[in-house]
Amino acid sequence: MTERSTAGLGTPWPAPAKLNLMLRVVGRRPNGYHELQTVFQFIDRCDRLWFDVRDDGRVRRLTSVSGVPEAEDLTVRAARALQEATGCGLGVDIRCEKMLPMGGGLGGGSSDAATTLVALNQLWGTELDEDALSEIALPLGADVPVFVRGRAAWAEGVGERLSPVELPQPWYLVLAPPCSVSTRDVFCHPELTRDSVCIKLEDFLSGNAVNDCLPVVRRGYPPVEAALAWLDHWGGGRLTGTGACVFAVFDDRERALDVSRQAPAHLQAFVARGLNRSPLLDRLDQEVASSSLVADS
Ligand SMILES: C[C@](O)(CO)[C@H](O)COP(=O)(O)OP(=O)(O)OC[C@H]1O[C@@H](n2ccc(N)nc2=O)[C@H](O)[C@@H]1O
Ligand SMILES: Nc1ncnc2c1ncn2[C@@H]1O[C@H](COP(=O)(O)OP(=O)(O)OP(=O)(O)O)[C@@H](O)[C@H]1O
Repeated sequence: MTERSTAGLGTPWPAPAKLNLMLRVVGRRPNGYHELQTVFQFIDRCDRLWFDVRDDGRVRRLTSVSGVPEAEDLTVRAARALQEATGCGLGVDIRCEKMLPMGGGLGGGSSDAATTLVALNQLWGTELDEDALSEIALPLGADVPVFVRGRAAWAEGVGERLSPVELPQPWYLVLAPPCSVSTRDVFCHPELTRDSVCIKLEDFLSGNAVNDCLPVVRRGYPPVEAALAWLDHWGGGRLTGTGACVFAVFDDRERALDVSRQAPAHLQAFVARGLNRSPLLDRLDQEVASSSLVADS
C-alpha cells in the first residue's frame, strides 16, 4: 500500500514485531506441537492496520499480502473468530501495510492477527477481557496470545503460558536474510533437538540465551548462516524464533545504526528499540479515551 493511499484513513493500529531472546525446545506433545521455553520482547518496528466497521457482517481484506489468499489471511481469520465467539453481527474492511518480512521469525502475521482481535473487540464493542481474547488467539497461532497481552514475557507450553517480565530495552540491529524459513519445517526436522532441560528466568537473565532451532536453521539455510557469520565481526548474532531473521544487541542507538550502514547490500537491515510494552496497548488506550469523549459529549 502506498503512502498516498493511506492518507485520510485515520490513525493506524500498530502490529509490532517480536524477538525471541532465547528459545529452548523441551518436549513434544502427542499432537506434534512442541513444548518450549522462550522470552518474547517487542520491538518498535510494526505493520500498520486500518479497520472500517461495516454494518452487514462482511469481513473483507482490501490490501493484498503476497502469497496469502484472503480467506487464509490471519487478519481475516481473526475477525471471523471474534464474530464466531461473540455472535457479533458487525463486519469490517481491513487494510494492512506490511513492513515486517514474512517467515522471518518476527511474528508479523501473528501480530496482525492480535491487532485485529484487540482493535475489533473495541470497535465492535464486544467487550471480551484479555483472557477471553487470548483464548480466541491461540488457535490462530502459538505466538498470537503474547501480542494480544502486549507485555514482554517469559513463555512456556507452546508459547501460551505467559508471565510478564521487565527486561532491559536495548537497541537491536535486525538482519533479514533473503530467504524465508517455514516454522513447520524446522519443528518437523529430524535433527531438531527436543530434550533441552528446563531453565529458570534467572538463568536466562544471567546469560543463558541459546536458541535450539539454530543448528538446524544454520545448516538448512545458507543465507541465515551468512548473516550470522557477518554479525560475528560485531560480537555475534542470535536467531529469532525459527528465523530467518537474526539480531545483535547494542546499548547505543548510534552504534547500532553505524553497524547497520555497513551491512551487505543483499541483507535488509534495520535498527529497532526493544519494548516491554506493545505500542498496540497505547493505541487501544487512545481509542478508549476518544470513544469515551464522544460518549460524554
Ligand atoms: C517458534 C515461535 O515463533 C516462537 O515464538 C513460535 O512458537 C511459532 O509460533 P507460530 O508461528 O504462531 O506457529 P504456529 O502457526 O502455531 O505453528 C506453525 C507450525 O510450527 C509447529 N510448531 C509451532 C509452535 C510450537 N510450539 N510447536 C510446533 O511444533 C507446528 O508444526 C505448526 O504447524
Ligand atoms: N497477515 C499476514 N501477514 C503475514 N503472514 C501471514 C498473514 N496471514 C497469514 N500469513 C501466513 O503466515 C505465515 C507466517 O507469517 P509470519 O510473518 O508470522 O512469520 P514468522 O515471522 O516466521 O512468524 P513466527 O515467528 O510466528 O514463526 C506466512 O508465511 C503466511 O503464509
